[in-house]
Amino acid sequence: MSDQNDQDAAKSRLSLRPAGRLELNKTVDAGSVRQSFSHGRSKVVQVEVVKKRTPGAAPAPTGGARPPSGSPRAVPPGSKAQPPSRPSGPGGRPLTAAELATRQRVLEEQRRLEAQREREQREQQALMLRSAAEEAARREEETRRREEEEAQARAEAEAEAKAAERAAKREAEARVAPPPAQPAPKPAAATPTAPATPPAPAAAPAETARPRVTPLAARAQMAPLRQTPAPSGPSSRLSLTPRAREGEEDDRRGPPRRPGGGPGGPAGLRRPAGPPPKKTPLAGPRREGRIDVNAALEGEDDRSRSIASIRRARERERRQAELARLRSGQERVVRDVVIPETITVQELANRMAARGGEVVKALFRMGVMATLTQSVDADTAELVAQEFGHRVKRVAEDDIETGLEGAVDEEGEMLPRPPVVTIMGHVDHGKTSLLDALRKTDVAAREAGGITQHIGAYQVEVPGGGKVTFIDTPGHEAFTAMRARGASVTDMVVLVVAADDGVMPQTIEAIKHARAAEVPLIVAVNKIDKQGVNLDRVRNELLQHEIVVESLGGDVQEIQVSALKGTNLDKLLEAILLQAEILDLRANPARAGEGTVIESKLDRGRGPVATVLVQKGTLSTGDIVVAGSEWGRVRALVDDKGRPAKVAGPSAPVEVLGLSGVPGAGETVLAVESEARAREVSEFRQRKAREKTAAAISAGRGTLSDMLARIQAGQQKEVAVVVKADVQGSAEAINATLSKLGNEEVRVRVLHSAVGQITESDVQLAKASNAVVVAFNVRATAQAREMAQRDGVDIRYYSIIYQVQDDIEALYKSRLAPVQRENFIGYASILQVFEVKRLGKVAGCRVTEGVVKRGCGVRLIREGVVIHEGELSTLRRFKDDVKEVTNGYECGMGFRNYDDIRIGDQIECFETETVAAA
Ligand SMILES: Nc1nc2c(ncn2[C@@H]2O[C@H](COP(=O)(O)OP(=O)(O)OP(=O)(O)O)[C@@H](O)[C@H]2O)c(=O)[nH]1
Repeated sequence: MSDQNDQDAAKSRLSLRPAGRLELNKTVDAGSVRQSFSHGRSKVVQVEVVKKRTPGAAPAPTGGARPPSGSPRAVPPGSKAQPPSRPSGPGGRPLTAAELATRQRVLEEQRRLEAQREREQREQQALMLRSAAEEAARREEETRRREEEEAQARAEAEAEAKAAERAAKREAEARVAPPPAQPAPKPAAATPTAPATPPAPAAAPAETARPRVTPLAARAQMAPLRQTPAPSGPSSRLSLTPRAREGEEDDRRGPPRRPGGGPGGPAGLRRPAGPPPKKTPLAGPRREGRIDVNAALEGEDDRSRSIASIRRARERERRQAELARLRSGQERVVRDVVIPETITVQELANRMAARGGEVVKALFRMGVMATLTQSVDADTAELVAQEFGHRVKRVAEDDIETGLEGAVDEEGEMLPRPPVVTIMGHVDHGKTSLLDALRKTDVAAREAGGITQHIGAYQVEVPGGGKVTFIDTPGHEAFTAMRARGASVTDMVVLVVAADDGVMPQTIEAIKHARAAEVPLIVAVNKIDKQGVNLDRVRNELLQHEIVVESLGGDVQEIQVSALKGTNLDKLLEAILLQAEILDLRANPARAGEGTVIESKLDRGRGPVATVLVQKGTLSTGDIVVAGSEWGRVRALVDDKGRPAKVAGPSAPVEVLGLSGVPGAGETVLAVESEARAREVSEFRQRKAREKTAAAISAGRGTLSDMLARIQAGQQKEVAVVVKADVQGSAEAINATLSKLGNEEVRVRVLHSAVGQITESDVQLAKASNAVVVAFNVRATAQAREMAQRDGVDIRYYSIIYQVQDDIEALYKSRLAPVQRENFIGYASILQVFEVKRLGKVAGCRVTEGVVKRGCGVRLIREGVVIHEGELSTLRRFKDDVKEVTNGYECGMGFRNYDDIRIGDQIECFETETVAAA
């Protein structure tokens, strides 16, 4: 009976295992078995063998294992019988068999674990691959969808706005009538709290009304539906697992599933060929789109919210806010946005009256990553402005400066203004002495007891009333450039001519500058206190340069002064005021200030300081000004006497503090309406300056390489110089001095000249162009010094302009190619011609002048014409080779590689030496 039971049990167990599919080792008594089925599916079954064989029992051919009664068995239907794992040993040792069984179980367990690990690894790889592919596809899809949505969103917003308007109108028209039926609820309103039953057909119109948002709505509605057929509790989660596992198995078999499933792919295997099943809420728990396997494994079968969906939500919010604004009657402001060729993001935002962040976001959406301070081009800016719904007005680069100088003053607004005078003249004729003497006449300074400070210009209050502004130009020739500029801001020139010296070169130059600037001259004949001066000589000399003084019947005022003694200074001031009256100098003080930078410097404590001569209007503290390529809000104004001032009217010299940098002397200063405008102009000018510098540097590089070639060829050299000075005037003076140096062989080129200490960029420039850095009353920063030392850049420090000149002159001379100088040493005339073996023709000569030396250079002159130039190879006296033969002696001379010599020819002998270029 028990045998019968055993056989029954064996049969039922054997029936579990399909032939050829069994993976269980025959020796296995217990454990789990993975069975493989068609289409790659697999299944794990538990197998247990709990049997004790009796000794001597013959093994049955198809299994004779007898399980103990009552032991549980996994008996999957369809499985086949398995033969017993092994025959029992004689004597029936239950302990050994148990041990064996345990060991086998352990072994089997290990194999199983290993197989599982492998499977997990493969799954992991498949997952990663699929996730990457899915992510790429998702992004692509999102971008496309976002673009579509943005377009549609705008259309919707407009439609909604119109609908709202219509509704409002209807409401207003028929207030007494019952309110119209509410529009169909938006699909977005369909929340997961929808009933967990199949949706009523009434839900369909809502979806058709908003086809675009169907996926969201459908998901929201389908979520409960999917749960409906699944049993609640843990089994609902488990119900997904086999399917997910199937997917995993699929992944192992083939490439990652493409969205939608390709033909022959796993999706194709699951789904029969033909039209896909219609996606309806009743279609069961089938997922939409792709499944996140992790989520599927964890039972979260709904997709997480995508970034695109968040964006859409935000966009919707924005539209709703806009709609609300429209309903509340607020009109959207459409502005005219002026867009130059480049504009910073912040500035663009300012012009659109939008938040900077919004503009950055808009740019980001367009694929432009820019911060607030970065500039974008006009095309990009235009797109952004259009997206914000503004009208765009494009302007060209040069348009930026249009209208900067303001309107032309009306005649009625003009008031008399003090004349601006420049004193010019030859060196040592007494310009500085005269300026000092005139300064001392200043009533205001005397009253204030203050000391007039040097700011490049000062104003004198004339005892009899009225004011005169003097441009305080230094007197050396090197300052010609400054004077030339001074003449352009000046109303008249006082030409100082020393009575004892008369008209000198720089006097003539000054006359030319005054003429070029079309300003009248007043001649101040100085040093009349000196004994024996001849005024007529001065007048006549002036006449030669078409300056006809009043005493000679001309219209040029002539005042005889003595700066030293202070003679006739009042007369000079009177003459100036008279000339001013003739010129009818007037300006409108009631307009925005406008002037010219006379001098500028970088003050250690006060920052950039510009001495400005106001020419039009009034400059006030707090004004926003553009000074050349710099700009700033005027922090403080300091007058020529060092006193703080609130305002500076026409013809007033004043120090301006608060600029962003040191403007160049001669640059115009303009008060503008806003910071934005100032910044725009300043940026434009700086950009232009940078372009110019870059061009100069590249030109410098080109010239450097050319220069190197020329140096090698011994043709031309160049001394490149970078000038840094404490004040603009000095920088210009050095420029003027240096540009005069050089000759056709070597020239001096000033690459860059500026105010301020030497920075790393200066050293870099000098290094790039093999230049010398000239530091005039300034020093290098520690970093620049270090860099110069490292890169071998020569920085030379000076405090006297003449020294700069001498030094650079010596430098360029040192770079001149050494000169081969020829020194004549003697003449000889040929008396006879001999033929000598091995030497060829030898001339019997007499030295007629100087000396003839062996190896010296010779020229053979026949009838006054040089017919050969070469070297002397032989010099003999009698039969001996000698080093030299002096005048009056006879000698034999042979030429190297030349023997066409005749009686009566002259031989010119010379030596060459290499000397440094002069
Ligand atoms: N006797 C006499 N000497 C004068 C007079 N004015 C100036 N000097 C002298 O002339 C010399 C030159 O005077 P400056 O005022 O330095 O002349 P400058 O034209 O400014 O010279 P630079 O600055 O070198 O161009 C000085 O020694 C003065 O003392 C004057 O009216 N009479």
